[in-house]
Amino acid sequence: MVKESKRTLEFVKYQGIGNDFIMVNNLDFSEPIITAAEAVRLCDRHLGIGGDGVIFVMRDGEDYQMRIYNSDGSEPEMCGNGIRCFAKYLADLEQASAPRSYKVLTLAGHMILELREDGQVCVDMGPPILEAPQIPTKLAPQGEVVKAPLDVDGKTWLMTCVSMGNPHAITFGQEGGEGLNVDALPLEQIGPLFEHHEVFPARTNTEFVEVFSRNHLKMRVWERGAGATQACGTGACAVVVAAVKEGRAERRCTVDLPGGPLEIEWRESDNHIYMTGPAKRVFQGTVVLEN
Ligand SMILES: N[C@@H](CCC[C@H](N)C(=O)O)C(=O)O
Repeated sequence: MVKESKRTLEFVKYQGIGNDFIMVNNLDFSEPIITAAEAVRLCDRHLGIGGDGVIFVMRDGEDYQMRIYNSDGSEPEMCGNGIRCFAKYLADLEQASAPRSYKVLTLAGHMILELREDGQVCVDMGPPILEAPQIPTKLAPQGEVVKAPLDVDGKTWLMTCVSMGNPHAITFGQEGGEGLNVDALPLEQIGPLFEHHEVFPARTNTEFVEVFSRNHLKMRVWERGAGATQACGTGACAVVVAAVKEGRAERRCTVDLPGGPLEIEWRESDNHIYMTGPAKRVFQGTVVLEN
């Protein structure tokens, strides 16, 4: 008779405007302590804990490192809502009070996280990447990809591409069309067609944007590796950059997402993007990892 061995994992669940993550204390190890396949099971909303991803809290010398698996097990370079959760996780772990700042290494470089007294987290997300070949798309061989036509679902969409370390394709609508009513979009149907389109060799996150004013945008997102989520922090940053590039908005915007608003500033003085929003602890527990 084979005796089943049961590995368990302690976790804490956090969310940033509804983008939810299973946070794992990985401080004593230099590689994630669970596999991508285990992360997929844990993210399942019926069979696991449920989440848009699993985030590993790791050391980087005196500072910290963030690694993340999407809910499909792929590993993205960066996660904006996740990194605000990361700041809250560290502050809870250290029982530190605000103001407090952290330097965190990601696969997209170092980010500076400021935990503010009002409970919000402001992240210096660094500069956006706008030029091919650094942005992973075949939509333009060189230079910036701004309002490039892309055929999806029998329609021609105008796409602007921005990398925040991870790839984003942003659209404000179709060629010759009106502005978008994002609530009316069949996101589950069209989202995968953008994500897996041949022009995006690394797949893509896709943002559909409605413009309320030059400082107020609304977006829905289809995330690479996670589908339709309540929010995407890197996506909101990329949307403001795209809106500025297309002449639709100013550099400081409130971006409404299904899970709530984020404040985004693309600062002229240093070319960095600053994202401000909340992050909250939801629950903690121990889960059995199947063998
Ligand atoms: N929700 C995140 C982005 C997570 C990674 C993304 N799905 C990708 O694969 O690039 C955010 O808040 O930025």
